[in-house]
Order: sequence, then C-alpha cells, then structure tokens
Amino acid sequence: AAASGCAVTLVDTDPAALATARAAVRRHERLAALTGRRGPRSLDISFSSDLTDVADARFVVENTTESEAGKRELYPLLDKVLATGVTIAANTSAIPIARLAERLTDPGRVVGVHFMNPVDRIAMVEVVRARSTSDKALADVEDLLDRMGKHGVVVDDAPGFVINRVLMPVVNLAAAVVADGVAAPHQVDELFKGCLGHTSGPLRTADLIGLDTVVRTLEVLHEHYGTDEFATHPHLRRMVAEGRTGIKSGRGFYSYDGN
Ligand SMILES: NC(=O)c1ccc[n+]([C@@H]2O[C@H](COP(=O)([O-])OP(=O)(O)OC[C@H]3O[C@@H](n4cnc5c(N)ncnc54)[C@H](O)[C@@H]3O)[C@@H](O)[C@H]2O)c1
Repeated sequence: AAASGCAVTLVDTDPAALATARAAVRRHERLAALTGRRGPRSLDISFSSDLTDVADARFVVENTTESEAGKRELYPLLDKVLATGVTIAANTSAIPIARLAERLTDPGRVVGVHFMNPVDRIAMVEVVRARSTSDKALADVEDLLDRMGKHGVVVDDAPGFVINRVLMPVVNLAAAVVADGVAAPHQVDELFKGCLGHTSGPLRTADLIGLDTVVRTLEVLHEHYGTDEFATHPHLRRMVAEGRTGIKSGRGFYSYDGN
C-alpha cells in the first residue's frame, strides 16, 4: 500500500514484529532507490502498537495471526475505533469472512482480500464476498487493488475459499511424501515445476507462507470440514515444534542462509 502512495499506519502488538517491519521497509526503500522501481517510503508509514492510531483510516487491511478466536476478538475493537462505513479487508487464509463480519454492527463493510505472498510481486488477489458484503465495500477494494496495480477474482465465502482449500491438502501430502522418504523436498518441487508448469513447488511455497501459518490454516480447515485431507501431518507439526517455520526462521523444508 505504501509503495502505491497510500499513507499507512502499521499496527502490531508485538514490538519485535514492528522492528522487523521497519527494517524490511528500509531495505525495500534502498532497493527501490537503487533500481528506480516503485517501493515504499519510510516517511509514508507510521508504526504503532496502539489500535486507536487507525482511527482516521479510510481503509483497513486486517492481517493478524490465523486464529479464528483472535480475529473474532479484534473485530469488535475495530468497530469501536473506525469511522462508520470504513471498509475492512480481512486477509485470512481460511477463516470464513462471515465469521468475522458478524462481529461488527455493520457486517457489510467486511470483504475477504487474500493477498498472495510475496505481495509486492504477485498481482492476483483472491477477493471473497460474504453474503453480507456491501457493494460499496467491494468497490472500495477494487479501487485499492487498482491503485496497487493488482486485480482480483471475486469468489464466494467458504472455509479456505479456493486457493487454500486446494493448496493446503497438497502441502500436507507433500510433507507426507518427504516424511515417508519417497522424495526429498527439492525433488517434489522440481516435479511440480517441471511437470505441471508451476513457478514454485508446494514445499517451497509452504516455506514462504510459514509452516506455522500452514498448520494454523489446516486446523481452521479441519475444524470446518472435518475431513481427513485437512488433518495436519505429524511431520509438519514436528517441524513447527522444532522452530523450523520456513523462510521467516531461516529453516523449513529448505535452509536459508541469507542468500
Ligand atoms: N503467510 C502468508 O503467505 C499469507 C498469505 C496470505 C494470507 N495470509 C494470512 O494473513 C494473516 C497473517 O499471516 P502471517 O503469516 O503474516 O501471520 P504471522 O502470525 O506471521 O503474523 C501476524 C502478526 O499479527 C500480529 N498480531 C496478532 N494479533 C494482533 C492484534 N490483535 N493486533 C495487532 N497485531 C496482531 C502478530 O504479532 C504478528 O506479528 C493470517 O490470517 C494468514 O492466514 C498469510
């Protein structure tokens, strides 16, 4: 959003996350200056741990941890802080938008906006229209995406929507293939890239998403659908317990040494 010229207030309850974000913005800013490409300017972003700092916002992207309980606690607070009619884009991997919207006095203002990682490089966005979503909220999202040079495909509301209802069982099974010793992670990914034309294989994608977020998403899906394809493979749970959460921790299915 900042790279598209919006003034941004970034709120996170964890000071370490804010410090990481500050450093990432500075890195992107330097890169943009060197390459002449579009990038964020630190000046356009204020960092805060206080939700009331978004009181003047004209648009909110909610992007907190994939926890239905946690997000459902947050939405009534947003309802209190924001002016009437301000659209809220819920960025969730799998939680039904209706479960979040129902926590507001005006459920119409919530739209699912599932950005893809890495957000600065992927133009396509999965937009989720809940039954309650208003035409105005949907139009606000289209305007913002336009401004960001992105476009969305609008789908109906269901746990995991389209992308993660399909992708998460694939990641789960790919982890099973590795745990069973059938293939190494890079072989699984090479096959998906070479045979199916994917730009990234499921395990490299899982590392990018964060294996903790993958496990949380599978849990949300399993809770809603109750079927076996969403039952998290123990290998994924083990990796998260060992702190191997993917790119963000430097180790997942692959190792990341800064290069
Ligand atoms: N990781 C991905 O590739 C990806 C892609 C699309 C959508 N998503 C979705 O986006 C959301 C965030 O994903 P993530 O991987 O960045 O999660 P994450 O857990 O790595 O980061 C979430 C951040 O939210 C903060 N937070 C938690 N509760 C908060 C609150 N009440 N107020 C302010 N900050 C709070 C946490 O401190 C943390 O820094 C999730 O719903 C996820 O499913 C993730």
